[in-house]
Amino acid sequence: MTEAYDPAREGAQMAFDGRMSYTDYLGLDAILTAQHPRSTAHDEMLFIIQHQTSELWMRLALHEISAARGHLQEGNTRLAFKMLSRVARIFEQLNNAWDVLRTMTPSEYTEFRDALGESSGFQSWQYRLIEFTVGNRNVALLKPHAHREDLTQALEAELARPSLYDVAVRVLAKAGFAISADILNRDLRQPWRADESVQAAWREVYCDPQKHWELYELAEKLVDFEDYFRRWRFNHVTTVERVIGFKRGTGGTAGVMYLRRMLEVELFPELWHLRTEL
Ligand code: HEM
Ligand SMILES: N[C@@H](CC(=O)c1ccccc1NC=O)C(=O)O
Repeated sequence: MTEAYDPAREGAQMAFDGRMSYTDYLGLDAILTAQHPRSTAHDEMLFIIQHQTSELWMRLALHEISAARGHLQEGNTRLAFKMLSRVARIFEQLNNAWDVLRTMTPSEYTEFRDALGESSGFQSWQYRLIEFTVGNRNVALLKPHAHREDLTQALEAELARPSLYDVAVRVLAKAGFAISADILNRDLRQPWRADESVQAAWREVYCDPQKHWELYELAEKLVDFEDYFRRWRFNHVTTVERVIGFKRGTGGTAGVMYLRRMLEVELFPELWHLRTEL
């Protein structure tokens, strides 16, 4: 009989008293003890982990989007592009994750839905922060966070900064395109309104990509991101219809009808509208 292979013989570290281990570095004790099902339903663990992993990916997305915006503001366009490409891949990851959740049937979800109370993804502050950071701003959506001063402050602080799209449009202005002063001095807390001067600028970029290559690349990175984001919204609403049909949401909205309305949101409207004119 051959003896079991021992990696220690070729130097694998096996003693971790006083040394930082994998579990220590990754803070796994906190993460792996944070699943607290409120029912005895088998699928509640799937539901919890699906959301927790989504929130972790959103944490990274926020880290990348805010850094990309900072680099764009400082003229480090290449670094910003690299980060925006990563954000699109993160959303691809989030999109693929729906395949796991889709294995849960309506009857399996019904077993624990009541245990969720009035909690809902509608109250995901990281999701709202992503929306605010890229440019989809709506002060009405601060309200579910009023009971948490720290979260309200984080969301309010974001509304005071120019969004990723505001910054992209300022880059256009810096490059010499005539952007209306109303846009450049807009109230940052308000939703973005499609603007003719912005569309004309992007149109010019798309009419001669060679001449405006960096701006063209920036525009396509933004469109790419929105493309993945739209797919996330679509996967979500389809999964919701599959699992709860047209029931009202635990968050109090009409459910599928609310989510269908959100499918119409355009993050970077001029970048989509200009295509009809090319
Ligand atoms: C069976 C699975 C799911 C169902 C039945 C479901 C249902 C719903 C419903 C009905 C809403 C509308 C708000 C409400 O009234 O509750 C909503 C919103 C939301 N859900 Fe889910 N959801 C599911 C999975 C997920 C997952 C995996 C995520 C990932 C984090 C998520 C994130 C969100 C977010 C961010 C919103 C707010 C969307 C917005 O305001 O545009 N949901 N969900
Ligand atoms: N809004 C869902 C509940 C739900 O999906 C949910 C509940 C708690 C934490 C996250 C959730 N996910 C997305 O909304 C429903 O109405 O069934």
